[in-house]
Amino acid sequence: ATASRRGSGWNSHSRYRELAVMSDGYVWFEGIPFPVVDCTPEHLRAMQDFVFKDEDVLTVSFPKSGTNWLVEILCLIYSKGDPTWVQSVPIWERSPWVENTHGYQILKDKEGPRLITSHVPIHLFPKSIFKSKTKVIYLIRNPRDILVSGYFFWIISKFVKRPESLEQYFEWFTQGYETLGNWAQYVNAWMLEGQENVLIVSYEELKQDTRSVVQKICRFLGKKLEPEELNSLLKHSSFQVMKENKMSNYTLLRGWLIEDKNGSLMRKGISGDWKNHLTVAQAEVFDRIFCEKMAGLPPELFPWE
Ligand SMILES: Nc1ncnc2c1ncn2[C@@H]1O[C@H](COP(=O)(O)O)[C@@H](OP(=O)(O)O)[C@H]1O
Ligand SMILES: CCc1ccc(OS(=O)(=O)O)cc1
Repeated sequence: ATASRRGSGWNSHSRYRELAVMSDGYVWFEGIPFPVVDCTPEHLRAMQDFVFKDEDVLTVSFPKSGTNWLVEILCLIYSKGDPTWVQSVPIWERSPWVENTHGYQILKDKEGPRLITSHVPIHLFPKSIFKSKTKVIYLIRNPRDILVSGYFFWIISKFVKRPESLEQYFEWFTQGYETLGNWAQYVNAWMLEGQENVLIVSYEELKQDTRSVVQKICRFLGKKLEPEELNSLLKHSSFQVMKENKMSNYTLLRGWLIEDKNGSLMRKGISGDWKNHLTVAQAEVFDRIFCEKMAGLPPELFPWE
């Protein structure tokens, strides 16, 4: 783990720590708070010149939407269900984040089709995406579950402003003072703008019928998997198997970006956990705010509503 992180450019994180302290827990860029993960305002500016290629596949999501699950699925589609790659290379090197300096370096030098991940809002995205035929998979999730997932992840993380309680985090989230800003604005902008070469996938439909959604993704990407390859993909991207895979579960980050010695990305992996954590009053406030903010989009886009 250490060799993989340090040997390839992850050893200068004191600058990020410094930025975190200076900026109250976030890297601020154009008014948007980014997590302090190998990310600087200078890099976010330089990243604007990143050139997307037609054969690239981009995963875009608001943090805690199930991004790493979708990335694991894409890696296994590209390896035709063979788990060797997902078991030997950290997930952030298989599908690097373009907004991270280390990820950017890997991507810049990579030949052939690239898997790319991003949480960057559309208005700050490298403009080359709009000229390329890059296939974009846009992942959405019930924002109530994003809120709960985020709370439990940020309290064990060292790279964002840490909430003191779920009540406090609820206030931040519903007011839009959250990592990557306002969920509704973020989702609205990506959904209204990015039309061509875009497939919208929800965490909820993935949970409900993973096989069918994977088949839909394969059709979108022009990939074909044999039945045994698909079965292997479903096994190796399952919650239980990903939870044990140290190349995917973020345990490589323990002691560095993750505080808790038992901390992991893989918490519960279910839909609707918000019902176990939000009060009735909080749920009502949430409903009011989000109905208002999502009014411009057809409700059938959101399978959880
Ligand atoms: N294979 C899988 N199946 C279901 N959920 C998964 C999963 N892999 C990751 N997740 C869930 O995706 C969320 C993390 O999202 P992201 O990758 O965008 O950071 C976590 O949600 P929970 O905290 O609700 O369990 C995590 O458990
Ligand atoms: C090290 C890879 C990494 C970790 C966390 C990130 O942010 S978020 O949790 O998805 O918001 C990004 C990259």
